[in-house]
Amino acid sequence: MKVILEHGSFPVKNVKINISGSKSESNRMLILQAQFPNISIENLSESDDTKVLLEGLKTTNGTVDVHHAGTAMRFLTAYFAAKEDTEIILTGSQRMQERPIEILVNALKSLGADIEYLKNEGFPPLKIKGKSLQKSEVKIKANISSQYISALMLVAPMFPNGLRIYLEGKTTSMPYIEMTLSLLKSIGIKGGFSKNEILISSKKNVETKTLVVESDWSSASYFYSLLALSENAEMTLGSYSNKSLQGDSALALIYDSLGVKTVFNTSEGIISLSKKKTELPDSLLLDLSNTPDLAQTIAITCFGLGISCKLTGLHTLKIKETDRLLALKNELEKMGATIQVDDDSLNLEKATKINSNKSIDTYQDHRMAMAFAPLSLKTKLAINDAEVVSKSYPNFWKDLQKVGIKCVLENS
Ligand SMILES: O=C(O)C1=C[C@@H](OP(=O)(O)O)[C@@H](O)[C@H](O)C1
Ligand SMILES: C=C(OP(=O)(O)O)C(=O)O
Repeated sequence: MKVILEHGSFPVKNVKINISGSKSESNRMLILQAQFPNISIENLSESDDTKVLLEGLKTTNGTVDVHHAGTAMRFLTAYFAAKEDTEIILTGSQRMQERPIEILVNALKSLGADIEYLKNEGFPPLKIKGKSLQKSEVKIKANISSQYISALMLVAPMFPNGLRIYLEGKTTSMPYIEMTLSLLKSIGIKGGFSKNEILISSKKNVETKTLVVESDWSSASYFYSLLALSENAEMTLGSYSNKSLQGDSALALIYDSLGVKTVFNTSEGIISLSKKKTELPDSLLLDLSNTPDLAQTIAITCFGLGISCKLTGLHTLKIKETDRLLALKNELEKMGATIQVDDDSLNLEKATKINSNKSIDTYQDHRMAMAFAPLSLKTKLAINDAEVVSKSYPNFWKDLQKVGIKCVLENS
């Protein structure tokens, strides 16, 4: 499916968009709920990534296919490895079979896990024979993906003596590790994080509790981008808090310098966004190692605003849904940008033109589709394979129409 986008009647007045729960929080809570069934969850993410995890958790013997979901792959590897009486083949899409998992598998094997590679060494699919893991200390490289660390933390309560995790190298995507720790603590599991050491206690039962998922901040980024690229607009997004567990809530501060004002209404659990008159910086310089999922949105906003940017801390982008640095370079160049990328950074020059009537390829990456969509305020463009958005935000195109962007769907 292709979506052709035009400015349409944007901005619709008094529009409120309800974004479903954070997929990162949801997927952590589901792994915890599988261990402690008296936990209930509200505002669960509607994303494909959450649906596949939920389905996977119902399986004790057989094949689980997580498609493109990185967190589901990593969290379930640890979960099944530590769960007695399970025998699982854990697999995913072609791209998932190219996303490395050796660091996590080695850590689990050093704890006694029984995991075999079924195709290529270091990559899914995996054959996992679950058993009770008795050791209590593990070392893991922390500079490739924080998901490996969160995966170990989430199953640590199942270990008889808990787990002490030593992090090696510079830790990346840190807020996601902090989110995992906060959620464990919120259900009464003791844990701590100091320097390069994480300690999580063992736990058999927790008190009955309802966990409420805050809406997804990464999904909110596309509305921030729309606002930044608009002449004058406002909208409300729910449900958000000013005490978020999600690192991507840094959006509010980042987009403040790009002309978007955020007001938190804590009693109603909403944020009101509005375009403010502000002098834009000539150039934006940001280290995104704590918020890698915002890189595409920010680069494209800067392109649309005609300002240059240098984004660093992007070393994890190459092993996500696609090589995001290459995908961004290809598609931004199609739109008329001058951009250089290397393994860790992206350098975008001030745009002198924005090409019209281009079709953006999405590389099976939801964020490529959603990050380019706000450019429709500047020019007419089309997004190829637009259904990819369901990985994190199935209602994205509907919500975009609600705010007034004209979206014409074409079967391709
Ligand atoms: O733990 C999580 O929920 C996530 C961690 C991040 O991955 P990395 O740690 O691999 O950067 C992020 O990009 C991903 O979308 C979700
Ligand atoms: C990188 C992402 O997800 P995952 O790694 O969980 O597939 C994402 O949603 O941008």
